[in-house]
Amino acid sequence: MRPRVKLCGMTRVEDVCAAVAAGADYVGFVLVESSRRRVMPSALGELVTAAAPARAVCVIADEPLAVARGLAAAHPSVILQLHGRESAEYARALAGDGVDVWKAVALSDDDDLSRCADFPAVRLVVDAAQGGSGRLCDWRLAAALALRRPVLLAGGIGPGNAVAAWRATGAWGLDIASGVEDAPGIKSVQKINELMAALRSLDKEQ
Ligand SMILES: O=C(O)c1ccccc1NCC(=O)[C@H](O)[C@H](O)COP(=O)(O)O
Repeated sequence: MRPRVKLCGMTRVEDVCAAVAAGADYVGFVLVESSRRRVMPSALGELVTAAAPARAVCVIADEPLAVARGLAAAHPSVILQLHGRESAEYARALAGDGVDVWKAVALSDDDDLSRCADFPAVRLVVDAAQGGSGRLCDWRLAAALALRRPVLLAGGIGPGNAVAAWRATGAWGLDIASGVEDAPGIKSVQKINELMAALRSLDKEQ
């Protein structure tokens, strides 16, 4: 069975619709100020609505807890992906409100792996040091973490290496931004379809 797919960094309703039509399981919106894919909170409603039946994931980094809570209250169906240096307590507070929390982690060595293995989040997203950079993360460390809990693998994945990324790590899901873009925040329907076709080929395997 193919891994779950999150297509991230959407800024346009038409791209969200293309991702959902192609079979994406999750659609991501980046609210991080420094991101070239930044979506303003005021634009989220329309994008989140367009994402159904895929689940919307809002990516935030080092926001005050009140801001994260406000976002979750305004859009109760979304997953919050914490992409900064948020603490376990921060994540637990959101989970206590009933929010599904994902946490992005960058792994440089086995110590990083031990440190984040028990982080209180529904899923860990193993990414390169900088989100949305198109750079690969360490697949060996990602595979080791994937043996301990379900993870999404992110960083530099696209139609040409998605199947290899999954085979190398056994990741529960793949998280892709720049690999299916024409420009930051502008998705390519052709690349989305190529990616999903490559991953669907895994469904034929036993
Ligand atoms: O995508 C961004 O611009 C971004 C900026 C700052 C923090 C996180 C960001 N993206 C989060 C994601 O979940 C991306 O899908 C993930 O980093 C993979 O990106 P890419 O290497 O471009 O596939």
